[in-house]
Amino acid sequence: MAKRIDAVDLNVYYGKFLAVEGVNINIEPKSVTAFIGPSGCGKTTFLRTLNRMHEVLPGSHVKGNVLLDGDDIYAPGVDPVTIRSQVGMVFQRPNPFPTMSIRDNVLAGFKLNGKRMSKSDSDAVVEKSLRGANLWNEVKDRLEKPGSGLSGGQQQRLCIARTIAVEPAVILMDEPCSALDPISTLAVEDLINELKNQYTVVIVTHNMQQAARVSEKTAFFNIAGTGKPGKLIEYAETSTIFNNPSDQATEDYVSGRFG
Ligand SMILES: Nc1ncnc2c1ncn2[C@@H]1O[C@H](COP(=O)(O)OP(=O)(O)OP(=O)(O)O)[C@@H](O)[C@H]1O
Repeated sequence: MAKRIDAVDLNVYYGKFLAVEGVNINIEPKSVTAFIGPSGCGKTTFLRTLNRMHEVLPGSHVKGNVLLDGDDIYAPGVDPVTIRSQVGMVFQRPNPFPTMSIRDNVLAGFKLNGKRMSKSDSDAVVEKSLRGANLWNEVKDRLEKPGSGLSGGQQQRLCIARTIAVEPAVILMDEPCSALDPISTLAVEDLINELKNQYTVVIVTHNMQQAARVSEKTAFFNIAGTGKPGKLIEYAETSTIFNNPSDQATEDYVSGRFG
């Protein structure tokens, strides 16, 4: 079931370095939200705080709160592994397990969690997830073949199938199309459009046409200069951000004047 995300006064640090400062944002369930902004403004850093992936780097930490349907994911006693199963992530480069079959790639999340399943249950999960990722028809006759034998776009949809197999509430995507050709990009964008019927989707993208095509809301991040923290400058309906932003920096960025 899709969940809402609220970040409240969130600061993100790498050691002592404040990389992102004071983010307040409310992300609605069953919607696609795009994060845009120039390189280094903290889009990826902030995205990774939404499922505690940020903490994987030693010294990295946050101040403030991230609420998943009202529950603070950073509260004492909350297991980051549980959070990551509810808030899945798709990365820039498709990263299927290369030697694993397509089928086992889809089931990888269950295997990592040590969950046992009957053959009929796992068959059902594999079919449902691959259908959900718009990949079933292309791979149904070669489920036992390695995931690395697929095209880049198919591999990325396989990674999305792997993410949705464990039924997350939220899917975070960090430039999911940047390594894909235009046809594969369209296939993944179509899929994103469908995913929002069931999930909360957040996507970091450098491609403004993509943000305009796939998202309902857009958050523009910016940075005042090297060594300064990134900040959320403006967050609104995507059409407003692109056609009638209230901040001059947003206007300059979306019209291609910088970044
Ligand atoms: N592992 C790290 N250790 C220290 N600083 C980091 C680390 N990763 C990123 N940073 C710094 O944090 C700031 C934000 O980086 P981040 O990668 O989140 O920006 P971004 O907006 O996603 O950039 P891009 O669009 O280029 O991917 C930058 O100043 C960057 O140098």
